[in-house]
Amino acid sequence: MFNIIKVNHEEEFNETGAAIIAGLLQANPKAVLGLATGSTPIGVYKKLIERCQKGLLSFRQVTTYNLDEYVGLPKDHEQSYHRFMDEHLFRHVDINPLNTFIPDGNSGDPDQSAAYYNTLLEKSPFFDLQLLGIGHNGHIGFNEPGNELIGNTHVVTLHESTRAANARFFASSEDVPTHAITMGIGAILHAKQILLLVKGKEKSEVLRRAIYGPITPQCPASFLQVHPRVLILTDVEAGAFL
Ligand SMILES: O=P(O)(O)OC[C@H]1O[C@](O)(CO)[C@@H](O)[C@@H]1O
Repeated sequence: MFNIIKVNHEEEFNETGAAIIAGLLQANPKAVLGLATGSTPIGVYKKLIERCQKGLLSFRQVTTYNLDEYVGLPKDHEQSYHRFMDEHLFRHVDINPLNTFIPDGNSGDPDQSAAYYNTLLEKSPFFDLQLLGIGHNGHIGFNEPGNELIGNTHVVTLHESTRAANARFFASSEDVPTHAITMGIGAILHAKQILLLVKGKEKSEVLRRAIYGPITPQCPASFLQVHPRVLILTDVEAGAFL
């Protein structure tokens, strides 16, 4: 079931997203969070950092699991999601690095890394909150549209449209990895609560499909319709139809 908050501008978007996460951490300082990368959550992370640096919030006892990671990028590569999380959140807050988990895309054996990540998730308590963005093609994590979806963490071949969308972050489009490791749809739907962040008019159509379209692996985000507690934070552009 969806609850929707539609905001008018970027500042309000980031402040609202951060307030939701901060509220959860204040109520439960030992919360387990599923975290997302991509451009959408960056401003929300910034607001969380500000709160933490003002002493209003602590990540000391928080545990985090990231959704996904590219295959074949060293952890310190500019575009790896390890580096992203370090730069956009972890290094600025008081989180214990031993409590942050991200699939290892650079082990040389991505299938084994995915299997290992599954064992970690199996041992973890249910996530208190899963943060999500959405790809233009309806992917969540890197669960790409197709004829079927996979429940567990697995290796995916990235769609050309996803590689093209993310090419803006790389020196050239050939540098975008062809594969990634992603948490599966099952693990995502296990979270007690999901916060989906969606910004910009180019995401409006896919958001509409996710909310009102048929539940189909052709639009992985449509599976959020079966979750009892999904909060969508959208701006007026993405949520124009709401
Ligand atoms: O927020 P963006 O940059 O549009 O990215 C969309 C989605 O694609 C991913 O980068 C792939 O996992 C997600 O992290 C993100 O939610």
